[in-house]
Amino acid sequence: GGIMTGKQCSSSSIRYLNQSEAVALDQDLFNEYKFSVDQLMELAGLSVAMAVAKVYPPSLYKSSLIVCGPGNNGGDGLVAARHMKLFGYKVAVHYPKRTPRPLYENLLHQCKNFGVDIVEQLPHPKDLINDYNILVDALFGFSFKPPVRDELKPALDALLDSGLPVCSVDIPSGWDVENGPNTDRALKPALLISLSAPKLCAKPEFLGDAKHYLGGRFLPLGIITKYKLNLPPYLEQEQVVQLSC
Ligand SMILES: NC(=O)C1=CN([C@@H]2O[C@H](COP(=O)(O)OP(=O)(O)OC[C@H]3O[C@@H](n4cnc5c(N)ncnc54)[C@H](O)[C@@H]3O)[C@@H](O)[C@H]2O)[C@H](O)CC1
Ligand SMILES: [K+]
Repeated sequence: GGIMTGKQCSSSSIRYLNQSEAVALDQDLFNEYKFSVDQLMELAGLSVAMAVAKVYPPSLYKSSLIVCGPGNNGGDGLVAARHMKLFGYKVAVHYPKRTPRPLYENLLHQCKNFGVDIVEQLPHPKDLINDYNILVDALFGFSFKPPVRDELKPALDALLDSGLPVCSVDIPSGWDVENGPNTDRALKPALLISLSAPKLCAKPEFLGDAKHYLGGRFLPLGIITKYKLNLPPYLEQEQVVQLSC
C-alpha cells in the first residue's frame, strides 16, 4: 500500500539498496561515523525483537527459536534473543557455525546467562512445531552469496520446512540480496525486518503478503543524504516502522 500516515504504514517511493551500497553504507558508519559493530548490532537486534513482538506478541507466541549464522546477521539474532527473553518469550538459539570473535562469544555468553536455551542439535524440521511458535531467521544478511554451503543447509532447512511463521532479519536467508527468491525452494518469511534501509530483495513484488518493518534507527542525516534514502519517518521514540500492511 501507499503512504498511510495515520497508521504509519508506507512503502511508496522507498529506495532499495543494492548489495554493494549496503556494504558501503555499513562501512561508512564504522569508518566515517566511528560507530563500533557492538553499538549498531545492539540497536539492530533490539529493533528486530520489537518488530517480532508487535507482530507475534509473546502472550500468544510464547516459544521462539532463533537460528543464527556465522556473521553479523547472526550477531543481530543473538542480541534479539536476549531482548526477546526480556520481553517475556521463551527463547532458544541454534548457532551451528560460531565465529571465534569476542563480540559473538560475549553475546552468546549473555544469552546463556539470561536463560536462553542453546540448542546444539535441531529436531527434524517438521517436529519444530511441537516446541516452538515462531522462528527468527538470523542466518544470512547482506553479505550472503548463493548457493548455501553444505554446512549450513540443515539450519536453512529448519527455516524452510517447519511450517512455522519465520521472521527474517534484514534478508530472507538464501535469497539473493538483489534478485530475491530466485530458487525453487526459497524461504517465504511471514515478517521481514529490514535494517537501516531496505535492500532490493525487500521489494513488495518479492515479499508478497509478508509483513515488512524497518528497524535500526541509527542513520545520521549525512548517510541519508549521501545514499539518497527516502525512509518513512519513525513515530516518536519507536525503533521500528511498518512499511507494508
Ligand atoms: N548497517 C547496518 O544496517 C548493520 C547491519 N548489521 C547486520 O549485519 C549483516 C551483514 O553482516 P555480515 O557479517 O557482513 O554478513 P552476513 O551475516 O550476511 O553473512 C556473512 C557470513 O555468512 C557466510 N556466508 C556467506 N555466504 C554463504 C554461503 N553461500 N553459504 C554459507 N555461508 C555463507 C560468510 O562466510 C560469513 O561468515 C546485515 O545483514 C545486518 O543483519 C549489523 O549488525 C549492524 C549494522
Ligand atoms: K536473515
